[in-house]
Amino acid sequence: MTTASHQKIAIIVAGGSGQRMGTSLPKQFLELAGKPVLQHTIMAFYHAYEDMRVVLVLPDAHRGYAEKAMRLSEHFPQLTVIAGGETRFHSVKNGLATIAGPSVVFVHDGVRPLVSTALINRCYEAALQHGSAIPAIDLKDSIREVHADGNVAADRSRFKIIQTPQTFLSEVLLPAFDLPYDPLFTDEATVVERLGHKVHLVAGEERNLKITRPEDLVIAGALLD
Ligand SMILES: Nc1ccn([C@@H]2O[C@H](COP(=O)(O)OP(=O)(O)OP(=O)(O)O)[C@@H](O)[C@H]2O)c(=O)n1
Ligand SMILES: C[C@](O)(CO)[C@H](O)COP(=O)(O)O
Repeated sequence: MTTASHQKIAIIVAGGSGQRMGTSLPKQFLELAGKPVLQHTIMAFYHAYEDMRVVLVLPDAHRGYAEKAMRLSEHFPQLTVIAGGETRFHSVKNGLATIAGPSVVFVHDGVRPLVSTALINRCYEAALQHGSAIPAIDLKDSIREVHADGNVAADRSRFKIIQTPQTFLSEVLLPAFDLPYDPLFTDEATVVERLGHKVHLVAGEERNLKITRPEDLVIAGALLD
């Protein structure tokens, strides 16, 4: 497999409505250290590689708002904006439809604004070598498996917490997204695995948190201070 000609494409998915955050404006547009969360995320990818192409997936209902409030064409003239879908899987699929030709594809949550250049570089290098790169971190709490009739302790060293950017050669990722949707598809690794591929884990980062609930925005703000 030749990878010299592969272009770099970041699909930043921001098509969700942020139910768990509970704000009327979806969390990706909330302010974090003076800028919308999503603006930090987009900038992280442009900073990582000069030749990065970014595809931004936005909720249809907030596309006009985002383009105006974030002055997208002024700040990011090269950005491609497309509409999101019903679930994260469908939003990713819409983003992937813009890809033509061999690429290294980074799929990243718009609400992980603290992703570092080092992590993006690590994912790129590992995806070139292994076909996929999935950032993972260790659990720091004890865990239990809950059954209908009770619960039992589980060995946490057997599990990892999974982050984004989940990074793949397009030859691996694109065919997987032709599979029919399954609610178990919570990330790209799950979809690719369903097609029979093994995915390669790389070291994620504790600070690459996903802004999900109100306290996550407070923590992200403190980490940026
Ligand atoms: N239909 C969807 C649903 C989610 N996402 C994106 O996937 C990322 C991770 O999802 P999550 O944190 O679950 O965001 P929401 O779906 O917006 O949040 P919630 O589940 O609380 O409603 C977010 O950047 C979100 O915008 C998306 O692009 N399209
Ligand atoms: C892709 C992801 O961020 C990896 O941890 C996560 O699976 C997204 O899950 P959510 O259900 O959309 O919050």
